[in-house]
Amino acid sequence: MAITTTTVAEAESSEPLEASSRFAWLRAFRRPWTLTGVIVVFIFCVLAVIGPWIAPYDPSAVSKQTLMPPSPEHWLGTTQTGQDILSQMLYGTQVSMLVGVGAAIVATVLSVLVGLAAGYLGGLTDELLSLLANVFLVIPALPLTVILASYLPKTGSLGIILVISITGWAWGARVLRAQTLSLRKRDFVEAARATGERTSRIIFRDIFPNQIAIIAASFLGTVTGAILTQASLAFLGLTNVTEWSWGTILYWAQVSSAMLTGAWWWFVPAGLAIALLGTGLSLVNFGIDEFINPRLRQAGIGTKKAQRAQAKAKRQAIVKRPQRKRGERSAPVPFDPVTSDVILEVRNLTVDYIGENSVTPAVNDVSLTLRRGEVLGIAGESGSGKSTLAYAITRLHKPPAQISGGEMLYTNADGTKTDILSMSDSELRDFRWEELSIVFQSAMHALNPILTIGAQLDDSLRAHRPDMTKQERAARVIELLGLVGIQTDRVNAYPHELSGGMRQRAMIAVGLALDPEIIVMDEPTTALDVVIQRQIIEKIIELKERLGFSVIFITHDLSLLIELSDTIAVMYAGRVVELADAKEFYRNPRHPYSQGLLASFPTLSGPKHELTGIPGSPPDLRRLPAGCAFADRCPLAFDRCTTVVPPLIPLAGPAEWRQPEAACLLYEGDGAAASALSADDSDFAELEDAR
Ligand SMILES: Nc1ncnc2c1ncn2[C@@H]1O[C@H](COP(=O)(O)OP(=O)(O)OP(=O)(O)O)[C@@H](O)[C@H]1O
Repeated sequence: MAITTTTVAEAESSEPLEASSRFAWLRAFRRPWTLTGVIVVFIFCVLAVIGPWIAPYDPSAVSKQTLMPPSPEHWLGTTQTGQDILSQMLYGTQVSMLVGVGAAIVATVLSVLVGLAAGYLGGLTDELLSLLANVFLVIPALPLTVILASYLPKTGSLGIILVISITGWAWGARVLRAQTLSLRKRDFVEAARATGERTSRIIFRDIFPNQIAIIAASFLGTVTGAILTQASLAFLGLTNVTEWSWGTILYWAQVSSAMLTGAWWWFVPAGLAIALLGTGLSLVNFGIDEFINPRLRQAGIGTKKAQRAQAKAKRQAIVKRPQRKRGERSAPVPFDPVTSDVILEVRNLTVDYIGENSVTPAVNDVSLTLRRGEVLGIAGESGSGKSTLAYAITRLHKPPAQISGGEMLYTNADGTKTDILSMSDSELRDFRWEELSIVFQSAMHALNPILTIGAQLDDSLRAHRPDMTKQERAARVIELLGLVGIQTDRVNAYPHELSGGMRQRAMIAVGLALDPEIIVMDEPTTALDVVIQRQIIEKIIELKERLGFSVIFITHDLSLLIELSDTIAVMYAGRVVELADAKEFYRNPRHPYSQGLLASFPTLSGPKHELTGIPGSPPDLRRLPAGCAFADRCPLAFDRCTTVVPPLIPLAGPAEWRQPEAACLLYEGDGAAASALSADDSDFAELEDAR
């Protein structure tokens, strides 16, 4: 059962953001390079409109001041016949921009119509439209343009717009068709179809907006391309050379041998204008892309910079991680909460999502220990930071997530410790899968659809165990499939040929391939039905006991977690609020939030109790309240809870189990608080039976 109150919280707290999001697009212009691009393009647009009015001379008027370099009278000099080059440039800006924008509009409209219709409608429509696009693609564009331009009567800009758009739409159409093909299979499109939406509405409301970045990029690229093509055609004399454009200026400069006579002022301004406008358009393009694709923001900048700085600072102090030799693995020892040594220690880990205007502390000062052979279950409502924590531990977090502080100490085979944050990319590559592997939630997405299960297992062995022979690898693949309970004759099956449960087993086999010490499992069974879920959990427990690895297991399903885990860490609003032995946690949850969570789930068996849930919803992490984040939902909160952030307080518990800890001010001092909703001992006995 999933507890998803975050959406409610988000809905409740989203008003101020909604208001500001209307103007969110303005943020794209805050970046200096985008702003520079916009200013450059804007100046050219203004010049294109007012150029003819502000031109000091008639661009075609001849004078006696021939071939003059720039002077106060003629700012950009004169031509061989004494025409003013500045005036020609101003008139030319209008024509060049008109051709560029006009051709881009026609080509973009054509490519959107053809690409979206072919991709979405499929069948005969797709075949015919794709054939048309392919015909235009195989014809070399430049000769076609030259031929069309020379056969068209010199109709001026309109003819050139037509020529450029006819030769330039096909590539965009192909890209958009490919995108549409992939989008039409997505769930939101299927859902729109299922609700009976009209095809045109699906295309323009669901598919088109998702391609705006590509369309905008293609439009701006076509503007630049069209201006260049027009300049080339004009330069070759294939346009109306009496119509002033940047291209015709270059044409007249060339036929008058301006280069040979050293009259640089004749051709340099037109060349510069083309280059400058092209740069400006590319910068705007980049800005649009960044805005529409939030993932691009800070990609490779924020996080990587922070990680490198952090890694550099720490590497000086920490010895390089000794490699574990193949097969060098201590025999599995059953987990003991008192005697098992620590394999991973997370200290004061903080992970923030860095937004344009906000920082979301998704993991806030979290400290945890994982011991050899232990299953550490992480529980908490949706949005409490579980996945962020898992991804940070594996260092697979992506921008805008940034590890802002803390340490993650891994105990090497020789007993030394290495901070995972201090590992270089290559060290990290060895570390992941060798020592710590990950089983993702969606096996269908994590497995490569075009490789067989056997090939995928073989790939990870080949990458990490170059000394293994082909036969050894094949034997290991079969062994791994056997371990996770997949029949060995399925070794050549593709992921789509396996059931959901089999795929998840295959993912576990990939995770086990290199015999790691730790496996992080992020909701590995969420998408499966309860019967398969149980089989997988049993398999994980069996393998853990046989092979001795430790597990960090994340799930919404608290009943499952209690059953599987040795230790439970409960997260709320990015912090660990309770850490306890699973049995102790079930018997006597200390934190009021844990009590509420347990009361939201049915007991494993025995008498039914009313599922009460937790009133209210988690706070918006961007605007955490002062004091305990749970205070406004807590039935036991008192004044101090709204001002003091409670630390994890060690509590008394059974000596043979891990000492429980709870981040609640009720346990300050003598820890006299009562646990109002704790389960009774009969439930506990049933849990024991179930385990
Ligand atoms: N890319 C992102 N940008 C900004 N904030 C994010 C991003 N991804 C997650 N968050 C925020 O970080 C917080 C923790 O998210 P996380 O996915 O780690 O929670 P979770 O407990 O794993 O939730 P779930 O169980 O639903 O997966 C949430 O408030 C979420 O809104």
